[in-house]
Amino acid sequence: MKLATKSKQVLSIVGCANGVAGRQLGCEKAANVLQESEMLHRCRVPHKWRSIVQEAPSGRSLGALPGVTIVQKALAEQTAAAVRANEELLVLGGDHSCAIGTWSGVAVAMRPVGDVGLIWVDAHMDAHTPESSDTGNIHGMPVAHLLGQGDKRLNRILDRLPKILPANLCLVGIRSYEPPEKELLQRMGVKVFYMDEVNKRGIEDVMGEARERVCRSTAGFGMSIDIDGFEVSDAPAVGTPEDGGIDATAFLHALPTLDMRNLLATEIVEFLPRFDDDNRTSERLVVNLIETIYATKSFQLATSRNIEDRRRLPIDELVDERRRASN
Ligand SMILES: NC(=[NH2+])NCCC[C@H](N)C(=O)O
Repeated sequence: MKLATKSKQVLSIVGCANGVAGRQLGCEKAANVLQESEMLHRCRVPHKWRSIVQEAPSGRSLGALPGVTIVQKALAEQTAAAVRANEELLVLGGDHSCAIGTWSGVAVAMRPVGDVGLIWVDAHMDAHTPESSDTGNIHGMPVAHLLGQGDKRLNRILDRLPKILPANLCLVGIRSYEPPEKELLQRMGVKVFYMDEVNKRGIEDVMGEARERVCRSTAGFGMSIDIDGFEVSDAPAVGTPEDGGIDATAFLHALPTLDMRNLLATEIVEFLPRFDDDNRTSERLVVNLIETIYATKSFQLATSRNIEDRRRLPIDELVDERRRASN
């Protein structure tokens, strides 16, 4: 039966070995650590590595900008090619500046079909421009650049248009930001689910609303998951930890309640392997996220195809046959 083969798509992983845009170096090691990870090898979701994009360091803080531009363009070309080839795409960072490349590529490849929605799970807003940032660290700036703000080298990758429209973006888990970031997002009308709202409503309810919002007028949605969005004890291996995060177990339980059938790509970032504990808690979380997201998606696709197949009438088969014959 065709539904069995179709739902067994192999996950195509693009690594981004970037770290100079972070506060601490080390995220550039994550892609290689994950490629060698026994836990990932044993993961139930069939996967292959498409490529690992290498860093081009040009300096630290804002000095990293020329290098980040080169690396993010290379990453965007990879993600655009994967989307055009209809691959099931997962990007493993890297510091969060890789979101600029990931979603520029996805958005440009999707232009003929429609806009892309994005759920941004994070402790931080990452909505600085080079002018507003105190640290100059570009991992604190991807949201602003995807919205078309900030430096032209970073917001005109592959084309000159903004990559994500404000109405198609939701931030979840936020608890650390500077005033200019909040002002920018408010001015542009981006929906932010702060951590206190997550605590009040529960992550399942919030993710459900976020999923609904980013799919209202888009051709599909993506998720950019910064593991510092989670409780520090669930993801200790990060460079900018913030207390009071999302309970990772509750998040993993919420995922299967979301309609994932139009998930276009996922990105998991800011894993800094040298800070992981002896149990490899953070590495385990990354693998659990991958497994849960893609097992959910393929299950949902298989069951809805099954239902559609059962609804099909003999007349539909006839129409299909005629169409094939006339081509
Ligand atoms: N992707 C991250 N971990 N971002 C943290 C950003 C922290 C701070 N707001 C800054 O701009 O420097």
